[in-house]
Amino acid sequence: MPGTLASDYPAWKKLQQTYDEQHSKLILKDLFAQDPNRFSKFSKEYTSPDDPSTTFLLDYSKNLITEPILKTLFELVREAGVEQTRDEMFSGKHINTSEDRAVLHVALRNFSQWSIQESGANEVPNVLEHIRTFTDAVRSGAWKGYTGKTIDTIVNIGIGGSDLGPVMVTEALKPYAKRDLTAHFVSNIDGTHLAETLRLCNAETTLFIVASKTFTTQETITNAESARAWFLEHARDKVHVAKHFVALSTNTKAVTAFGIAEENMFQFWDWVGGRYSLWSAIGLSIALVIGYSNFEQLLKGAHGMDKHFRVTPLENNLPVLLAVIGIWYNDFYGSQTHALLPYDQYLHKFADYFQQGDMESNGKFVTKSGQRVNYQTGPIIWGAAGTNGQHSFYQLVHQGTKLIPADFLAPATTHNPIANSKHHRILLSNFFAQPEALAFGKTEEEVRKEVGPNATEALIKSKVFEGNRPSNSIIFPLLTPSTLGALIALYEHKIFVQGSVWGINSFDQMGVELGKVLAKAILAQLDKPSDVTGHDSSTTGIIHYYQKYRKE
Ligand SMILES: O=P(O)(O)OC[C@H]1O[C@@H](O)[C@H](O)[C@@H](O)[C@@H]1O
Repeated sequence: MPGTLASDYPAWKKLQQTYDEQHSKLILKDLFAQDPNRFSKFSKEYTSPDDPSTTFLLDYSKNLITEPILKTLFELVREAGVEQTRDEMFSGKHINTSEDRAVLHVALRNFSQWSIQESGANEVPNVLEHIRTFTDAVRSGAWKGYTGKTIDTIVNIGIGGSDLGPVMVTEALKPYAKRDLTAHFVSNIDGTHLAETLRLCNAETTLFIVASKTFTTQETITNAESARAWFLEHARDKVHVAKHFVALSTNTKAVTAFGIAEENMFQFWDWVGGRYSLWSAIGLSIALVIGYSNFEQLLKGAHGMDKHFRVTPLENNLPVLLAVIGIWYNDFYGSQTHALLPYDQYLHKFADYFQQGDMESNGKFVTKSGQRVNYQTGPIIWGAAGTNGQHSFYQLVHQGTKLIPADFLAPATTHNPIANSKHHRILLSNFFAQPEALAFGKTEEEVRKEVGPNATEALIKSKVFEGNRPSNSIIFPLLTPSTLGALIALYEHKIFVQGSVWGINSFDQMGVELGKVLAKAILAQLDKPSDVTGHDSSTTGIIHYYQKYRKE
Protein backbone atom coordinates (compact mmCIF):
# COMPACT_ATOMS: atom_id res chain seq x y z
CA MET A 1 0.00 0.00 0.00
CA PRO A 2 1.24 3.52 -0.68
CA GLY A 3 3.16 4.86 2.28
CA THR A 4 4.39 1.43 3.36
CA LEU A 5 7.86 0.05 2.88
CA ALA A 6 7.84 -3.31 1.11
CA SER A 7 9.84 -4.77 3.98
CA ASP A 8 6.93 -4.05 6.35
CA TYR A 9 4.54 -6.41 4.56
CA PRO A 10 3.95 -9.70 6.42
CA ALA A 11 4.75 -11.62 3.21
CA TRP A 12 8.14 -9.89 2.97
CA LYS A 13 9.02 -11.00 6.50
CA LYS A 14 7.83 -14.51 5.68
CA LEU A 15 10.01 -14.54 2.55
CA GLN A 16 13.02 -13.42 4.57
CA GLN A 17 12.43 -16.22 7.05
CA THR A 18 11.95 -18.73 4.23
CA TYR A 19 15.16 -17.59 2.60
CA ASP A 20 17.11 -17.84 5.86
CA GLU A 21 15.80 -21.31 6.62
CA GLN A 22 15.67 -22.85 3.16
CA HIS A 23 18.02 -21.25 0.69
CA SER A 24 20.87 -23.67 1.30
CA LYS A 25 18.44 -26.51 0.56
CA LEU A 26 17.05 -25.03 -2.63
CA ILE A 27 19.11 -27.04 -5.07
CA LEU A 28 17.76 -27.25 -8.61
CA LYS A 29 19.14 -30.74 -9.15
CA ASP A 30 17.22 -32.01 -6.13
CA LEU A 31 14.09 -30.02 -6.89
CA PHE A 32 13.92 -31.56 -10.37
CA ALA A 33 14.71 -35.05 -9.05
CA GLN A 34 11.98 -34.78 -6.41
CA ASP A 35 9.29 -33.65 -8.80
CA PRO A 36 8.95 -35.12 -12.29
CA ASN A 37 6.22 -32.55 -12.99
CA ARG A 38 8.37 -29.55 -12.20
CA PHE A 39 8.48 -28.34 -15.81
CA SER A 40 4.72 -28.54 -16.30
CA LYS A 41 4.12 -26.88 -12.92
CA PHE A 42 6.52 -24.04 -13.56
CA SER A 43 6.02 -23.21 -17.23
CA LYS A 44 3.23 -21.43 -19.04
CA GLU A 45 2.27 -20.86 -22.62
CA TYR A 46 1.04 -17.43 -23.54
CA THR A 47 -1.33 -17.03 -26.45
CA SER A 48 -2.60 -13.61 -27.35
CA PRO A 49 -6.32 -13.28 -26.64
CA ASP A 50 -6.58 -11.62 -30.07
CA ASP A 51 -4.33 -13.71 -32.26
CA PRO A 52 -3.38 -17.37 -31.79
CA SER A 53 -0.18 -16.95 -33.80
CA THR A 54 1.22 -14.61 -31.14
CA THR A 55 2.40 -17.13 -28.64
CA PHE A 56 5.40 -18.08 -26.52
CA LEU A 57 6.44 -20.45 -23.80
CA LEU A 58 7.82 -19.16 -20.52
CA ASP A 59 9.73 -21.84 -18.64
CA TYR A 60 10.52 -20.67 -15.11
CA SER A 61 11.20 -24.10 -13.65
CA LYS A 62 14.97 -23.52 -13.44
CA ASN A 63 14.50 -21.03 -10.63
CA LEU A 64 15.28 -21.43 -6.94
CA ILE A 65 11.61 -21.53 -6.06
CA THR A 66 9.00 -23.92 -4.70
CA GLU A 67 5.22 -23.67 -4.78
CA PRO A 68 5.05 -22.27 -1.22
CA ILE A 69 7.69 -19.63 -2.06
CA LEU A 70 5.74 -18.55 -5.13
CA LYS A 71 2.57 -18.45 -3.06
CA THR A 72 4.21 -16.08 -0.58
CA LEU A 73 5.54 -13.94 -3.42
CA PHE A 74 1.99 -13.59 -4.75
CA GLU A 75 0.84 -12.68 -1.23
CA LEU A 76 3.44 -9.92 -1.32
CA VAL A 77 2.02 -8.60 -4.60
CA ARG A 78 -1.47 -8.62 -3.06
CA GLU A 79 -0.34 -6.93 0.15
CA ALA A 80 1.40 -4.23 -1.91
CA GLY A 81 -1.91 -3.50 -3.68
CA VAL A 82 -0.39 -4.04 -7.11
CA GLU A 83 -3.68 -5.10 -8.67
CA GLN A 84 -5.27 -1.85 -7.53
CA THR A 85 -2.35 0.25 -8.84
CA ARG A 86 -2.52 -1.67 -12.13
CA ASP A 87 -6.22 -0.85 -12.48
CA GLU A 88 -5.48 2.76 -11.64
CA MET A 89 -2.84 2.88 -14.37
CA PHE A 90 -5.26 1.48 -16.95
CA SER A 91 -8.00 3.92 -15.90
CA GLY A 92 -5.79 6.99 -16.31
CA LYS A 93 -5.25 7.86 -12.64
CA HIS A 94 -2.17 10.02 -12.07
CA ILE A 95 0.01 7.29 -10.59
CA ASN A 96 3.16 9.24 -11.58
CA THR A 97 2.66 11.30 -8.45
CA SER A 98 5.85 13.39 -8.47
CA GLU A 99 4.96 14.80 -11.90
CA ASP A 100 1.18 14.52 -11.39
CA ARG A 101 0.77 12.55 -14.61
CA ALA A 102 -1.14 9.56 -15.83
CA VAL A 103 0.88 6.60 -17.14
CA LEU A 104 -0.83 5.57 -20.32
CA HIS A 105 1.41 3.82 -22.80
CA VAL A 106 -1.39 1.22 -22.76
CA ALA A 107 -3.68 3.90 -24.28
CA LEU A 108 -1.42 4.05 -27.34
CA ARG A 109 -2.40 0.48 -28.25
CA ASN A 110 -5.92 0.42 -26.89
CA PHE A 111 -7.61 -1.59 -29.63
CA SER A 112 -10.38 -2.59 -27.19
CA GLN A 113 -11.57 0.98 -26.74
CA TRP A 114 -11.21 0.78 -22.98
CA SER A 115 -12.57 3.94 -21.49
CA ILE A 116 -9.68 6.10 -20.31
CA GLN A 117 -10.38 9.41 -18.61
CA GLU A 118 -7.42 11.52 -19.59
CA SER A 119 -7.09 14.40 -21.97
CA GLY A 120 -5.52 13.29 -25.23
CA ALA A 121 -6.33 9.59 -24.82
CA ASN A 122 -9.10 9.90 -27.42
CA GLU A 123 -6.72 11.58 -29.89
CA VAL A 124 -4.56 8.48 -30.34
CA PRO A 125 -6.40 7.22 -33.47
CA ASN A 126 -5.87 10.60 -35.18
CA VAL A 127 -2.13 10.45 -34.60
CA LEU A 128 -2.00 6.84 -35.81
CA GLU A 129 -3.83 7.96 -38.94
CA HIS A 130 -1.29 10.77 -39.40
CA ILE A 131 1.53 8.21 -39.07
CA ARG A 132 -0.20 5.94 -41.58
CA THR A 133 -0.74 8.56 -44.27
CA PHE A 134 2.76 9.98 -43.86
CA THR A 135 4.52 6.61 -43.93
CA ASP A 136 2.48 5.52 -46.94
CA ALA A 137 3.46 8.73 -48.75
CA VAL A 138 7.18 8.33 -48.01
CA ARG A 139 7.31 4.59 -48.70
CA SER A 140 5.35 4.85 -51.95
CA GLY A 141 7.59 7.63 -53.20
CA ALA A 142 4.74 10.15 -53.29
CA TRP A 143 6.58 12.34 -50.75
CA LYS A 144 9.31 14.15 -52.64
CA GLY A 145 12.43 15.95 -51.52
CA TYR A 146 13.29 19.48 -52.59
CA THR A 147 14.63 18.42 -55.98
CA GLY A 148 11.69 16.11 -56.70
CA LYS A 149 13.44 12.88 -55.72
CA THR A 150 11.94 10.24 -53.46
CA ILE A 151 13.20 9.70 -49.93
CA ASP A 152 15.64 6.79 -49.56
CA THR A 153 17.21 7.63 -46.17
CA ILE A 154 15.75 8.57 -42.81
CA VAL A 155 17.71 9.92 -39.87
CA ASN A 156 16.02 9.74 -36.47
CA ILE A 157 17.55 12.33 -34.16
CA GLY A 158 16.63 11.60 -30.55
CA ILE A 159 18.10 10.20 -27.36
CA GLY A 160 17.01 7.94 -24.50
CA GLY A 161 13.43 6.85 -25.04
CA SER A 162 13.30 8.84 -28.28
CA ASP A 163 16.07 6.67 -29.70
CA LEU A 164 16.39 3.28 -28.01
CA GLY A 165 12.90 1.95 -28.80
CA PRO A 166 13.04 2.84 -32.50
CA VAL A 167 16.60 1.47 -32.76
CA MET A 168 15.77 -1.79 -30.99
CA VAL A 169 12.54 -2.43 -32.91
CA THR A 170 13.85 -1.53 -36.36
CA GLU A 171 16.77 -3.89 -35.76
CA ALA A 172 14.48 -6.61 -34.40
CA LEU A 173 12.04 -6.38 -37.31
CA LYS A 174 14.54 -6.03 -40.14
CA PRO A 175 12.98 -8.95 -42.03
CA TYR A 176 9.91 -6.73 -42.46
CA ALA A 177 11.92 -3.67 -43.54
CA LYS A 178 11.73 -1.84 -46.83
CA ARG A 179 15.27 -2.59 -47.87
CA ASP A 180 15.67 0.42 -50.14
CA LEU A 181 14.94 2.80 -47.29
CA THR A 182 18.00 3.19 -45.06
CA ALA A 183 17.46 4.22 -41.45
CA HIS A 184 20.08 5.90 -39.28
CA PHE A 185 19.78 6.89 -35.64
CA VAL A 186 21.74 9.79 -34.21
CA SER A 187 21.62 10.18 -30.45
CA ASN A 188 24.98 11.14 -28.97
CA ILE A 189 25.93 14.82 -28.61
CA ASP A 190 29.41 13.74 -29.70
CA GLY A 191 29.62 15.41 -33.12
CA THR A 192 31.14 12.22 -34.46
CA HIS A 193 27.76 10.52 -34.38
CA LEU A 194 26.09 13.10 -36.60
CA ALA A 195 29.13 13.74 -38.79
CA GLU A 196 29.64 10.06 -39.60
CA THR A 197 25.93 9.66 -40.34
CA LEU A 198 25.75 12.70 -42.61
CA ARG A 199 28.64 11.28 -44.62
CA LEU A 200 26.20 8.53 -45.64
CA CYS A 201 23.36 10.88 -46.57
CA ASN A 202 22.30 12.78 -49.64
CA ALA A 203 20.43 15.96 -48.67
CA GLU A 204 18.07 15.57 -51.64
CA THR A 205 16.78 12.19 -50.51
CA THR A 206 17.10 12.31 -46.71
CA LEU A 207 14.32 12.87 -44.21
CA PHE A 208 15.25 13.98 -40.69
CA ILE A 209 12.93 12.98 -37.88
CA VAL A 210 13.53 15.08 -34.79
CA ALA A 211 12.22 12.95 -31.94
CA SER A 212 11.96 14.63 -28.56
CA LYS A 213 9.08 14.54 -26.14
CA THR A 214 10.11 17.81 -24.52
CA PHE A 215 11.91 19.30 -27.53
CA THR A 216 14.35 20.82 -25.06
CA THR A 217 16.86 17.97 -24.77
CA GLN A 218 20.28 19.50 -25.36
CA GLU A 219 21.69 16.62 -27.41
CA THR A 220 18.70 16.33 -29.72
CA ILE A 221 18.19 20.02 -30.34
CA THR A 222 21.92 20.58 -30.96
CA ASN A 223 22.08 17.61 -33.35
CA ALA A 224 18.90 18.76 -35.11
CA GLU A 225 20.24 22.29 -35.54
CA SER A 226 23.49 21.00 -37.00
CA ALA A 227 21.59 18.63 -39.29
CA ARG A 228 19.46 21.54 -40.47
CA ALA A 229 22.59 23.65 -41.09
CA TRP A 230 24.10 20.78 -43.12
CA PHE A 231 20.87 20.40 -45.07
CA LEU A 232 20.72 24.14 -45.85
CA GLU A 233 24.30 24.10 -47.11
CA HIS A 234 22.91 21.87 -49.87
CA ALA A 235 19.33 23.05 -50.28
CA ARG A 236 20.14 26.76 -49.80
CA ASP A 237 16.52 27.83 -49.20
CA LYS A 238 14.77 27.49 -45.80
CA VAL A 239 11.47 26.74 -47.49
CA HIS A 240 12.84 23.24 -48.30
CA VAL A 241 13.15 22.36 -44.61
CA ALA A 242 9.44 21.45 -44.60
CA LYS A 243 10.05 18.57 -47.01
CA HIS A 244 12.99 17.15 -45.06
CA PHE A 245 12.32 17.72 -41.35
CA VAL A 246 9.47 16.38 -39.25
CA ALA A 247 9.13 16.42 -35.47
CA LEU A 248 7.75 13.98 -32.91
CA SER A 249 6.95 15.89 -29.76
CA THR A 250 4.53 17.10 -27.13
CA ASN A 251 5.88 20.66 -27.44
CA THR A 252 4.21 22.42 -30.40
CA LYS A 253 5.66 25.82 -29.51
CA ALA A 254 9.28 24.66 -29.54
CA VAL A 255 8.75 22.62 -32.72
CA THR A 256 7.37 25.56 -34.67
CA ALA A 257 10.08 27.83 -33.26
CA PHE A 258 12.62 25.36 -34.68
CA GLY A 259 11.07 25.90 -38.10
CA ILE A 260 9.11 22.70 -38.53
CA ALA A 261 5.59 23.23 -39.79
CA GLU A 262 2.79 22.13 -37.44
CA GLU A 263 1.43 19.75 -40.08
CA ASN A 264 4.79 17.96 -40.02
CA MET A 265 4.63 17.48 -36.28
CA PHE A 266 3.40 14.20 -34.85
CA GLN A 267 1.80 14.77 -31.50
CA PHE A 268 1.91 12.82 -28.28
CA TRP A 269 1.12 13.58 -24.67
CA ASP A 270 2.79 14.04 -21.30
CA TRP A 271 1.32 10.74 -20.09
CA VAL A 272 3.65 8.84 -22.43
CA GLY A 273 6.91 8.24 -20.60
CA GLY A 274 10.01 8.51 -22.81
CA ARG A 275 11.03 4.89 -22.17
CA TYR A 276 7.47 3.74 -22.96
CA SER A 277 7.08 5.86 -26.09
CA LEU A 278 7.91 3.62 -29.04
CA TRP A 279 4.17 2.96 -29.39
CA SER A 280 3.50 6.67 -29.88
CA ALA A 281 4.56 9.12 -32.58
CA ILE A 282 8.12 8.27 -31.47
CA GLY A 283 7.52 5.04 -33.42
CA LEU A 284 7.35 6.96 -36.73
CA SER A 285 10.76 5.70 -37.82
CA ILE A 286 9.61 2.13 -37.05
CA ALA A 287 6.48 2.61 -39.17
CA LEU A 288 8.56 4.08 -41.99
CA VAL A 289 10.93 1.12 -41.97
CA ILE A 290 8.46 -1.77 -41.55
CA GLY A 291 5.29 -0.15 -42.92
CA TYR A 292 2.22 0.99 -41.06
CA SER A 293 0.42 -2.36 -40.98
CA ASN A 294 3.41 -4.07 -39.38
CA PHE A 295 3.66 -1.19 -36.89
CA GLU A 296 0.01 -1.79 -36.05
CA GLN A 297 0.74 -5.49 -35.55
CA LEU A 298 3.44 -4.51 -33.05
CA LEU A 299 0.90 -2.41 -31.15
CA LYS A 300 -1.70 -5.17 -31.31
CA GLY A 301 0.77 -7.69 -29.92
CA ALA A 302 1.39 -5.37 -26.98
CA HIS A 303 -2.32 -4.83 -26.48
CA GLY A 304 -2.86 -8.59 -26.21
CA MET A 305 -0.32 -8.63 -23.37
CA ASP A 306 -2.07 -5.65 -21.77
CA LYS A 307 -5.30 -7.65 -21.73
CA HIS A 308 -3.51 -10.63 -20.23
CA PHE A 309 -1.87 -8.48 -17.57
CA ARG A 310 -5.09 -6.70 -16.73
CA VAL A 311 -7.36 -9.68 -16.11
CA THR A 312 -5.27 -12.80 -15.48
CA PRO A 313 -5.08 -13.94 -11.85
CA LEU A 314 -1.66 -13.30 -10.37
CA GLU A 315 -0.71 -16.97 -10.29
CA ASN A 316 -0.96 -17.24 -14.09
CA ASN A 317 -0.02 -13.69 -14.94
CA LEU A 318 3.27 -13.75 -16.83
CA PRO A 319 4.55 -10.23 -16.09
CA VAL A 320 3.75 -10.86 -12.43
CA LEU A 321 5.61 -14.17 -12.49
CA LEU A 322 8.73 -12.60 -13.97
CA ALA A 323 8.46 -9.76 -11.47
CA VAL A 324 8.17 -11.88 -8.34
CA ILE A 325 10.95 -14.24 -9.37
CA GLY A 326 13.12 -11.16 -9.92
CA ILE A 327 12.22 -9.81 -6.48
CA TRP A 328 13.16 -13.13 -4.89
CA TYR A 329 16.73 -12.86 -6.22
CA ASN A 330 17.07 -9.09 -5.98
CA ASP A 331 15.85 -8.71 -2.43
CA PHE A 332 16.54 -12.02 -0.72
CA TYR A 333 19.47 -13.60 -2.59
CA GLY A 334 21.14 -10.19 -2.96
CA SER A 335 21.59 -10.46 -6.73
CA GLN A 336 22.65 -7.11 -8.11
CA THR A 337 22.02 -7.72 -11.79
CA HIS A 338 19.69 -9.38 -14.25
CA ALA A 339 20.88 -10.51 -17.67
CA LEU A 340 18.77 -10.47 -20.84
CA LEU A 341 20.23 -12.97 -23.29
CA PRO A 342 18.39 -13.20 -26.61
CA TYR A 343 19.52 -15.99 -28.91
CA ASP A 344 18.48 -13.96 -31.92
CA GLN A 345 20.77 -11.53 -33.70
CA TYR A 346 17.76 -9.39 -34.55
CA LEU A 347 17.29 -8.80 -30.81
CA HIS A 348 20.84 -7.57 -30.29
CA LYS A 349 19.57 -4.25 -28.90
CA PHE A 350 17.00 -5.82 -26.56
CA ALA A 351 19.16 -5.54 -23.42
CA ASP A 352 20.20 -1.97 -24.29
CA TYR A 353 16.55 -1.04 -24.64
CA PHE A 354 15.53 -2.51 -21.31
CA GLN A 355 18.55 -1.00 -19.64
CA GLN A 356 16.69 2.28 -19.89
CA GLY A 357 13.26 0.67 -19.55
CA ASP A 358 14.10 -0.99 -16.25
CA MET A 359 16.92 1.05 -14.73
CA GLU A 360 15.39 4.47 -15.37
CA SER A 361 12.07 3.18 -14.07
CA ASN A 362 13.16 1.35 -10.95
CA GLY A 363 16.55 2.81 -10.07
CA LYS A 364 15.13 4.77 -7.13
CA PHE A 365 15.93 4.79 -3.41
CA VAL A 366 12.95 6.80 -2.24
CA THR A 367 9.36 5.56 -2.10
CA LYS A 368 6.42 7.48 -3.49
CA SER A 369 5.79 8.84 -0.02
CA GLY A 370 9.40 9.98 0.39
CA GLN A 371 10.84 7.27 2.65
CA ARG A 372 14.33 5.86 2.08
CA VAL A 373 13.93 2.16 1.25
CA ASN A 374 15.78 -0.37 3.38
CA TYR A 375 15.93 -2.97 0.59
CA GLN A 376 17.22 -3.23 -2.95
CA THR A 377 15.15 -1.82 -5.81
CA GLY A 378 15.81 -2.12 -9.56
CA PRO A 379 18.47 -4.55 -10.75
CA ILE A 380 21.28 -3.64 -13.12
CA ILE A 381 20.12 -4.83 -16.55
CA TRP A 382 22.67 -6.00 -19.05
CA GLY A 383 23.17 -8.62 -21.72
CA ALA A 384 24.11 -9.38 -25.28
CA ALA A 385 22.91 -11.57 -28.10
CA GLY A 386 23.86 -15.23 -27.92
CA THR A 387 26.22 -16.87 -28.71
CA ASN A 388 28.60 -13.89 -28.57
CA GLY A 389 28.25 -13.56 -24.81
CA GLN A 390 29.27 -17.18 -24.33
CA HIS A 391 32.72 -16.35 -25.64
CA SER A 392 33.17 -13.39 -23.34
CA PHE A 393 31.27 -12.92 -20.08
CA TYR A 394 29.54 -16.29 -19.57
CA GLN A 395 32.66 -17.53 -17.75
CA LEU A 396 31.67 -15.33 -14.81
CA VAL A 397 28.02 -16.31 -15.08
CA HIS A 398 28.97 -20.01 -14.84
CA GLN A 399 31.87 -19.98 -12.41
CA GLY A 400 32.09 -16.50 -10.90
CA THR A 401 31.19 -15.67 -7.32
CA LYS A 402 27.98 -13.83 -8.17
CA LEU A 403 24.48 -15.11 -8.66
CA ILE A 404 23.26 -13.71 -11.97
CA PRO A 405 19.66 -14.52 -12.82
CA ALA A 406 19.16 -14.48 -16.58
CA ASP A 407 16.38 -14.63 -19.15
CA PHE A 408 17.16 -16.59 -22.30
CA LEU A 409 14.99 -15.77 -25.33
CA ALA A 410 14.89 -17.45 -28.74
CA PRO A 411 12.71 -18.02 -31.80
CA ALA A 412 11.99 -21.63 -32.80
CA THR A 413 12.19 -20.61 -36.45
CA THR A 414 14.65 -18.24 -38.03
CA HIS A 415 13.98 -15.66 -40.72
CA ASN A 416 17.29 -16.74 -42.28
CA PRO A 417 17.35 -20.52 -42.66
CA ILE A 418 20.68 -20.52 -44.42
CA ALA A 419 22.52 -23.82 -44.89
CA ASN A 420 19.23 -25.64 -44.32
CA SER A 421 18.88 -23.97 -40.92
CA LYS A 422 22.14 -25.46 -39.74
CA HIS A 423 23.08 -22.14 -38.14
CA HIS A 424 19.78 -21.95 -36.35
CA ARG A 425 20.01 -25.46 -34.97
CA ILE A 426 23.49 -24.72 -33.63
CA LEU A 427 22.24 -21.45 -32.16
CA LEU A 428 19.30 -23.16 -30.48
CA SER A 429 21.40 -26.02 -29.17
CA ASN A 430 23.32 -23.33 -27.27
CA PHE A 431 20.08 -21.67 -26.16
CA PHE A 432 19.01 -25.02 -24.66
CA ALA A 433 22.42 -25.96 -23.29
CA GLN A 434 23.31 -22.79 -21.40
CA PRO A 435 20.38 -22.77 -18.93
CA GLU A 436 20.94 -26.49 -18.40
CA ALA A 437 24.63 -26.00 -17.66
CA LEU A 438 23.88 -23.09 -15.36
CA ALA A 439 21.26 -25.02 -13.44
CA PHE A 440 22.93 -28.40 -13.09
CA GLY A 441 26.63 -27.69 -13.46
CA LYS A 442 29.25 -30.42 -13.27
CA THR A 443 30.31 -32.12 -10.04
CA GLU A 444 33.85 -32.82 -8.88
CA GLU A 445 33.13 -36.50 -9.28
CA GLU A 446 32.16 -36.04 -12.92
CA VAL A 447 35.29 -33.97 -13.53
CA ARG A 448 37.51 -36.65 -11.94
CA LYS A 449 36.09 -39.29 -14.25
CA GLU A 450 36.70 -37.07 -17.23
CA VAL A 451 40.29 -35.98 -16.52
CA GLY A 452 41.75 -39.29 -15.41
CA PRO A 453 44.10 -40.15 -12.55
CA ASN A 454 47.01 -37.87 -13.46
CA ALA A 455 45.15 -34.56 -13.18
CA THR A 456 46.15 -32.25 -10.34
CA GLU A 457 43.66 -31.29 -7.63
CA ALA A 458 43.86 -27.68 -8.79
CA LEU A 459 42.90 -28.63 -12.33
CA ILE A 460 40.01 -30.72 -11.09
CA LYS A 461 38.67 -27.87 -8.92
CA SER A 462 38.93 -25.40 -11.79
CA LYS A 463 36.69 -27.58 -13.95
CA VAL A 464 33.85 -27.88 -11.44
CA PHE A 465 30.59 -26.05 -12.20
CA GLU A 466 28.61 -25.61 -8.99
CA GLY A 467 25.41 -25.12 -10.95
CA ASN A 468 22.23 -23.97 -9.19
CA ARG A 469 22.32 -20.75 -11.22
CA PRO A 470 18.77 -19.74 -12.13
CA SER A 471 17.24 -18.67 -15.41
CA ASN A 472 14.01 -18.24 -17.32
CA SER A 473 13.65 -19.46 -20.90
CA ILE A 474 11.29 -17.81 -23.35
CA ILE A 475 10.79 -19.46 -26.73
CA PHE A 476 8.44 -18.27 -29.46
CA PRO A 477 7.68 -19.57 -32.97
CA LEU A 478 9.08 -16.63 -34.98
CA LEU A 479 10.03 -13.04 -34.21
CA THR A 480 7.05 -11.25 -35.77
CA PRO A 481 5.92 -7.67 -35.10
CA SER A 482 3.10 -8.93 -32.93
CA THR A 483 5.28 -11.31 -30.91
CA LEU A 484 7.84 -8.58 -30.36
CA GLY A 485 5.06 -6.26 -29.16
CA ALA A 486 3.91 -8.90 -26.68
CA LEU A 487 7.45 -9.46 -25.38
CA ILE A 488 8.13 -5.76 -24.89
CA ALA A 489 4.84 -5.31 -23.05
CA LEU A 490 5.65 -8.39 -20.93
CA TYR A 491 8.79 -6.68 -19.65
CA GLU A 492 7.10 -3.28 -19.31
CA HIS A 493 4.52 -4.77 -16.99
CA LYS A 494 7.14 -6.77 -15.11
CA ILE A 495 8.89 -3.48 -14.35
CA PHE A 496 5.56 -1.99 -13.27
CA VAL A 497 4.85 -4.83 -10.83
CA GLN A 498 8.31 -4.67 -9.27
CA GLY A 499 8.17 -0.89 -8.88
CA SER A 500 4.72 -1.16 -7.29
CA VAL A 501 5.91 -3.76 -4.78
CA TRP A 502 8.93 -1.62 -3.88
CA GLY A 503 6.61 1.38 -3.46
CA ILE A 504 8.61 3.59 -5.82
CA ASN A 505 7.51 5.81 -8.69
CA SER A 506 8.58 3.90 -11.81
CA PHE A 507 7.57 6.77 -14.07
CA ASP A 508 9.72 9.75 -13.23
CA GLN A 509 13.49 10.12 -13.76
CA MET A 510 14.72 12.74 -11.34
CA GLY A 511 18.09 10.99 -11.20
CA VAL A 512 19.12 12.18 -14.65
CA GLU A 513 18.73 15.87 -13.81
CA LEU A 514 21.71 16.75 -11.58
CA GLY A 515 24.34 15.86 -14.19
CA LYS A 516 22.51 17.94 -16.81
CA VAL A 517 22.47 21.01 -14.54
CA LEU A 518 26.16 20.68 -13.67
CA ALA A 519 27.11 20.20 -17.33
CA LYS A 520 25.32 23.42 -18.24
CA ALA A 521 27.23 25.36 -15.59
CA ILE A 522 30.54 23.81 -16.70
CA LEU A 523 29.87 24.53 -20.39
CA ALA A 524 29.89 28.23 -19.56
CA GLN A 525 33.29 27.90 -17.85
CA LEU A 526 35.21 25.94 -20.47
CA ASP A 527 36.94 28.83 -22.24
CA LYS A 528 39.40 30.06 -19.62
CA PRO A 529 41.01 28.43 -16.58
CA SER A 530 40.11 31.48 -14.50
CA ASP A 531 36.38 30.85 -15.23
CA VAL A 532 36.51 27.42 -13.62
CA THR A 533 35.11 28.11 -10.15
CA GLY A 534 32.86 26.45 -7.63
CA HIS A 535 34.11 22.88 -8.07
CA ASP A 536 36.04 20.37 -6.03
CA SER A 537 39.77 20.06 -6.78
CA SER A 538 39.29 16.88 -8.85
CA THR A 539 36.72 18.40 -11.22
CA THR A 540 38.75 21.63 -11.47
CA GLY A 541 41.93 19.64 -12.14
CA ILE A 542 40.54 17.64 -15.04
CA ILE A 543 38.92 20.69 -16.64
CA HIS A 544 42.29 22.50 -16.42
CA TYR A 545 43.99 19.53 -18.06
CA TYR A 546 41.45 19.69 -20.91
CA GLN A 547 42.04 23.43 -21.30
CA LYS A 548 45.78 22.82 -21.61
CA TYR A 549 45.40 20.40 -24.50
CA ARG A 550 42.29 21.42 -26.40
CA LYS A 551 42.93 22.63 -29.93
CA GLU A 552 39.66 24.19 -31.06
O1 LIG B 1 12.32 12.83 -25.69
P1 LIG B 1 13.13 13.81 -24.92
O2 LIG B 1 12.26 14.82 -24.22
O3 LIG B 1 14.15 14.47 -25.78
O4 LIG B 1 13.88 13.03 -23.80
C1 LIG B 1 14.85 12.08 -24.08
C2 LIG B 1 15.32 11.39 -22.83
O5 LIG B 1 15.83 12.38 -21.97
C3 LIG B 1 16.38 11.92 -20.79
O6 LIG B 1 16.88 12.96 -20.04
C4 LIG B 1 15.34 11.19 -19.99
O7 LIG B 1 15.99 10.64 -18.88
C5 LIG B 1 14.73 10.08 -20.83
O8 LIG B 1 13.67 9.50 -20.12
C6 LIG B 1 14.21 10.62 -22.13
O9 LIG B 1 13.75 9.55 -22.90
